[in-house]
Order: sequence, then structure tokens, then C-alpha cells
Amino acid sequence: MRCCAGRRKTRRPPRRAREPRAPRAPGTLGPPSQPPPPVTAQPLLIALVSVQFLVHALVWAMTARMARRWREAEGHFALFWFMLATGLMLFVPPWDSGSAPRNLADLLIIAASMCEHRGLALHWGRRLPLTPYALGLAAAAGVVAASFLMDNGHGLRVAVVCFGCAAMMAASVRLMWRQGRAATPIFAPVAAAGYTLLAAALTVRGVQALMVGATTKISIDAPVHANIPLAIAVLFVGGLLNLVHIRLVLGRVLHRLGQQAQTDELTGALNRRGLLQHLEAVHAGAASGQAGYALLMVDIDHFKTINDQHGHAEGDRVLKGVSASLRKALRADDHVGRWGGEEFCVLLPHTTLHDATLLAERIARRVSDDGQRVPVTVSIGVSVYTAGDTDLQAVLRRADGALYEAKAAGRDRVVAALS
Ligand SMILES: Nc1nc2c(ncn2[C@@H]2O[C@H](COP(=O)(O)OP(=O)(O)OP(=O)(O)O)[C@@H](O)[C@H]2O)c(=O)[nH]1
Repeated sequence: MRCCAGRRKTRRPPRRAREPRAPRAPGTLGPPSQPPPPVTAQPLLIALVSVQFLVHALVWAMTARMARRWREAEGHFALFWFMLATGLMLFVPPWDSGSAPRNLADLLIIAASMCEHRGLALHWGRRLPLTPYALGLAAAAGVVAASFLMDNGHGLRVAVVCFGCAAMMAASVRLMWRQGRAATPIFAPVAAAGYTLLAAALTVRGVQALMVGATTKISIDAPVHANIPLAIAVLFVGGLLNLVHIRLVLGRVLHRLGQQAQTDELTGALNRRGLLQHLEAVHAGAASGQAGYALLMVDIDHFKTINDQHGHAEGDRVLKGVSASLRKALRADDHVGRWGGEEFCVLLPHTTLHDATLLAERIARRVSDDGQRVPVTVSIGVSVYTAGDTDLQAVLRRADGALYEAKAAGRDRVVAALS
């Protein structure tokens, strides 16, 4: 031990890096002046993020204006982004932590998340009352005001923002799960999972702010090196939230366009294209051995005379009335479509010729009894799918033939086609 100890080299302490000299003011002698305070790009970063959110707000405002949906989801999303952008802007100096604009920023961010939640609810057809939001915001304002009397006031204010936003996100997750899953079975659960993660992160941050105070390395108030990851995270999360909004609204618009393309504008029944889709699907099923189906061709009698004697407006009313009577008489999985002019076609899945004929007679009675201003009768041709029908047109032709027979036999009657 000793000999080794004797041979051991005495280590020199590592050289300390030379401290950079503070710059000397040009043209001055004497001791160097105090170094200037470090320049942080924090205001610039926050401003950039909030400008990005302002762009989202503008795009949504334009969308709401074009679609005239200020009071619907689009208008709420515009307000959400605007409040978020304004709230972030208030973090930019000269306002210090604890100053009035900063506290307004906290409340604006909570109000923004409330706005987003209400927008999501409106998207799924739920118009939630404003009072609970107003009460929640008033409670948050109360806590923020009370925080000035406490030691860990700043921590409490951070916690209020985090818990407020997390609560709104949790409520949005519930909405997505309950209302959104039926319309978008993949997207809604994925978005709900994302919102859950965010709500959890906000809750953890809120608890941390309460327990150890708001000052941590990564904070919106930290110097620039710590703020870069935070700014990137806020931008990334903002982009994802905007994607959720875009996907939801685009999905609804496309769904509505698809529906319009298949709906008859006057009567609200399916149009020929829409009904043909159902017909082809049911026919393909029947041809591959599944249950058969029946068809009714329903034609209003002497419709030209109704138009001529009572005018086209009355004729349109009759068309709407007959369509409504047909739809009232049918089951949920039956489909009615306006085949053209004053003719309707009804698809009855899993129905025999006998049952379809009975239903057709009930429909004919219902149309006559439904109290139109003008007396209205209909003629109906009935056909069913039979095993030899390789083509949907064969079933349609038989129903048409039966209708022709009903007309020829004096109208206001039902004729079933023999297969
Ligand atoms: N008001 C109105 N009339 C329509 C519409 N589409 C077609 N028509 C009219 O429906 C009438 C159909 O007349 P026809 O095909 O002669 O049939 P009809 O008078 O009912 O005679 P039958 O079918 O033989 O009893 C025409 O006068 C069309 O102008 C519509 O959307 N609205």
C-alpha cells in the first residue's frame, strides 16, 4: 500500500476554464463594465406561437363566415384559437408574472378551452347552456384573485389554468366517446386518447405547481433555452388540436354532401341514385343466398290534372304529402325513393309477395286518408325477388308491369306481379 502510495502521481487539479471577459466599452479604460443581462428570445417565441394560433383563428373565422355558422362549431373554434392566441400574447413582456394582464391571460386560456368544448358539443348536435361555463370561469377568477393573498400564489394560478383546461379536455373526451364514436368509430377514440393524455399532462403539471411552486426549468417564463422545447410542444399540440377540428368539420361536410347527393330535394325521400344503391346491395345479398326482398312502384293517379287544376305549388305539396305518408307506413329498414316525376319506389327487405301486397294496400288507404287538400289516390305495382332473377332490372320490370296493369284497370288499386 505504502509503495504504491509513494509512486502515485499527484494529480493536478483540472484547469478552470477561463471566464470570458466582460466586454469593455469601446474607448474606455479602467475596469470592465458589468455584462449586459442575457438576451432571451422568449417574447419572440411566444409571439410566434400566438401568431400561428391567430392564423388558425382567422381560417376558422373565414370558414364560419362562409358557412354562416358563427353560433355553431366553426364559430366556437374561431373564438377558441383567438382567445388562445390573445392569452399567449399576454405572456410577452412587459407584463410580469402576477400582473393584471397575466391573470387575464390565465382566464382567457380557460375560457378558450371552454369554447372548444362547447364547439365540439355543437358539432355533435348538443347545444349546451352557457351558465355552467360562466360559473366555472367566475370560480377560476375567484381563485386567481385569492391567490394574491397566498405564499404560493403563482403556483396556485398555474394550477388553476392547468386544472381548468384538463377538466374541459376530460369533458371533451366524454363527448367524443359518447357522441362521436358512432359517426367516426376510429377517429373519435384516437382523438379521445390524445385528449386524455393532454388532460393527464395538464393535471400532473397543476399538481406539481401546487406542491413545489410554478418555477421549474421548463416554464413559459423560463429563459430561451428552456422555452424552445416548450414552444415546440405547444405548437405541436396546437397543430394536433387543429387537425381534430378540421377532421370533424370536414367529415360532417362530406357526410352532408353525400346525403344531399342521394336525397330528393322536394320530398326529402331518397332520389333514384340513393335508392339504387340500397336496391343493388339488397339484390346482391339475395342473389348470394341471403333473404329476398319486395318492391312497390307507387304512382299518383291523374297527377297532371292536379297540377293543371290546382297549380304546381299544390302539386308539389301533394308530392311531399305522399312521400310523408309512405315513410310513415314503413319499417326502419325499408327505403323509399322518388323514382321520377310523380312515381315512388319502395324497397322492402325480407318481405314476401303476400306481405308486400298487404302493405301496399295499407299504403294506398293511408295516402287517400291522410287529409291532403286535394283528393289523392295512388296505383301500386308489387314484385318480389325470385331465385331466377340474376338482374335487378328483372324485378323492377315486373313491378313496372304490375303498375301499368293497375293503371289500365282503372287506377286506385294494387296489382301484384306473378313471378
Ligand atoms: N308539381 C310538380 N309536378 C311534377 C313534378 N314532376 C313531374 N310533374 C308532373 O307530373 C305530371 C305527370 O303526368 P302524367 O305522366 O301524365 O301522369 P298522370 O297525370 O299522373 O296520369 P296517370 O299516371 O296515368 O294517372 C306531369 O304533368 C309533370 O309535369 C314535380 O316535381 N312537381
